[in-house]
Amino acid sequence: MVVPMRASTEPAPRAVAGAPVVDIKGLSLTYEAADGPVYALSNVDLQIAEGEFVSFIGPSGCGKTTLLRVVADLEQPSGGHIRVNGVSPNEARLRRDYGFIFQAPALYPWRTIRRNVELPLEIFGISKAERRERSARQLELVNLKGFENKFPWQLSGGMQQRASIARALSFDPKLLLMDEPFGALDEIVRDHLNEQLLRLWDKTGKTVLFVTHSIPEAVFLSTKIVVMSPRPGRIIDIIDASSLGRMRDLDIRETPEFLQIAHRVREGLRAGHSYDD
Ligand SMILES: Nc1ncnc2c1ncn2[C@@H]1O[C@H](COP(=O)(O)OP(=O)(O)OP(=O)(O)O)[C@@H](O)[C@H]1O
Repeated sequence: MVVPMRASTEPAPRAVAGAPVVDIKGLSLTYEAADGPVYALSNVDLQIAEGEFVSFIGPSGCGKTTLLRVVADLEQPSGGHIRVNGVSPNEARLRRDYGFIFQAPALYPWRTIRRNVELPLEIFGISKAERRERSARQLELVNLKGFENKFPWQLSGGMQQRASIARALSFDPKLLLMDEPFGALDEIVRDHLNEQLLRLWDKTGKTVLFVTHSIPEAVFLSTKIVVMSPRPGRIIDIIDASSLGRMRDLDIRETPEFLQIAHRVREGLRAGHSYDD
């Protein structure tokens, strides 16, 4: 799926230096469902600085996807404030400030990998030469050079997800919003993609917001881990994992420091759970 964006080629104004890329204060969101209101988010405060890798973890239905969708201007909050790169989510969307990556790669089977990656650029009338140049660059970044002319069904699930990351990068957005992108993949593929994603993040300096159910994945990837409570989603703990360094290999998961952070995430999840129901 491609998030609608404006065709403007004007450079986006820079956010104020030092200001958070995502600034959320007192945010709440209630869905009006047919059988009554669903309180999805309550009083969420969060600041994310440029270049951070932030994971969101919490029980099913706690509002992780909802929070990402608010940042992406796909849901409107019921209360509170949110700024993305110093502007409203709507303005950020129109400026193409972010790319969204979903759990399913959602590639069009009748288009080659290159033409899938180029689709958002095509929609906005970017010239063929520029499309080629950008898609080649992004596909190289996700290690899919040489697969440009394949169709999605000729690629493994992990490769398809890498293609969808390349597509989200096609406009070179500042922010990557990733909603359980590797949730459907087996553990070995997932480990590999986690390493690749970390390298990509390091190389590009993007700010990443990443939803996951996996504690090891959250700790391995993140500079910051946001632990959320069951519905209505609130932030229980924000854990700084930057002490693990920027570039990590999978062996780090055996270290006492890693295990200590994972333990704190687990404790937060446990504390947030109500065992009364
Ligand atoms: N459009 C909607 N209308 C009504 N309720 C909704 C809507 N979208 C989500 N919800 C409800 O809001 C709550 C939060 O949903 P959300 O998808 O954000 O949770 P989540 O933490 O991402 O869950 P999961 O980990 O299972 O993906 C859930 O109870 C969900 O059923």
